[in-house]
Amino acid sequence: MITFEGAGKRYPDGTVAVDGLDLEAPTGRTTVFVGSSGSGKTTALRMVNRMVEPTSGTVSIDGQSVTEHDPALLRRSIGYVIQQAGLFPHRTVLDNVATVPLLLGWGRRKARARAGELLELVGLEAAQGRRYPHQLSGGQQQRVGVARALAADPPVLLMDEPFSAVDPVVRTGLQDELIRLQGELHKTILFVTHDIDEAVKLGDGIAVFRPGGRLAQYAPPERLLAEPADEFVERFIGYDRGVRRLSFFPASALQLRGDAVVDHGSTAGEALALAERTGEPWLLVADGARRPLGWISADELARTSAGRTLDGVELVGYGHIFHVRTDSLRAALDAAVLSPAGCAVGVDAEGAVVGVVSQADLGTAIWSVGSPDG
Ligand SMILES: Nc1ncnc2c1ncn2[C@@H]1O[C@H](COP(=O)(O)OP(=O)(O)OP(=O)(O)O)[C@@H](O)[C@H]1O
Repeated sequence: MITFEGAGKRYPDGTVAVDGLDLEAPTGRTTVFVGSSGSGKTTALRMVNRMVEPTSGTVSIDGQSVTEHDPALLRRSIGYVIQQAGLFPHRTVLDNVATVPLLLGWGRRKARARAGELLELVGLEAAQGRRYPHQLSGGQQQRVGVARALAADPPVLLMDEPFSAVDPVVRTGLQDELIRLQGELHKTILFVTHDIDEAVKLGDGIAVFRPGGRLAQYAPPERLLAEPADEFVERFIGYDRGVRRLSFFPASALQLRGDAVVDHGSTAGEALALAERTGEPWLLVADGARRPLGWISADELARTSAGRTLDGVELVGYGHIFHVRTDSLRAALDAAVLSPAGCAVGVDAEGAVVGVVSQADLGTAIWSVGSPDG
């Protein structure tokens, strides 16, 4: 556990970067520091590895103050990842990752073998280990930065806006990768970001910092979104917090309708009869493996000759789908809002349709999980 007790930093020019921070970051969990620019997140983070010395209070790891450790040795025992990776440009990727093990006296062969394993762990190929950092993409460099921080298997990982210099798609991939790694490694992670979505996705606990280096709120993401402590936090997390909060409710609780799904081998006449029986204005057409093909409206079916099978009829794209077992109500809502038929398509792990849910039925389900302020 990392403990800040009244930890503060006042610079000689009078700037208070961090003001009396009290916070416990639990072992094996990810604690995210968010807040506006200049609110003291980086300063607080760097107190842990003594890149910044507090001017008041203490920071300790598992009950031992960090000041009891030699700073250089302390830093070797704490992984540190920064924006744009901070790799050594004149060393190969493999040697970058092997840096700390070498400093710890592991010997070249063992250090490189470990570096090779880590590159694989973060999803890079062995051949990329022989390249220099500038020969990799931004996202790949960030992966190397993570591998380097993990090289000596430190129990604590400090990550300072590690993914903010890459595009949103790469960033999402890196976040997913970190979640996967953390599921295996259970490090005690402190993670600084500006991005509340990133914080909600990655954090077991979120500390919101306000200007002046003060802690505005520290809570698990669900609670932060449901009960922001004050107007500053509410504004910071954004007014769409009600929708964000739906990320914490599983889509598996939804009642899906299977009777709005029709096989592509059916005729237009059979499909129209189904639409009339169920009162559904749209039917989802699926193939023999129940994979979605597209939507067809009851009106269109009425215009199509009754004997024609649906595999020869033009369909409306089915849009986004959601995964019934793993996605949240937020993903289902998003799929329904974007759907041309106003219905979200739920699929299983194989991509086969489980059923569909209308915007109206989603509204009822959202109502039943409680109002955002509940
Ligand atoms: N060496 C220094 N001397 C004086 N003031 C400093 C020094 N280093 C940082 N500060 C100030 O301390 C405050 C906190 O800075 P810090 O970098 O911790 O904020 P941050 O929340 O991480 O910001 P950002 O999100 O922009 O990176 C800022 O007002 C900054 O200008």
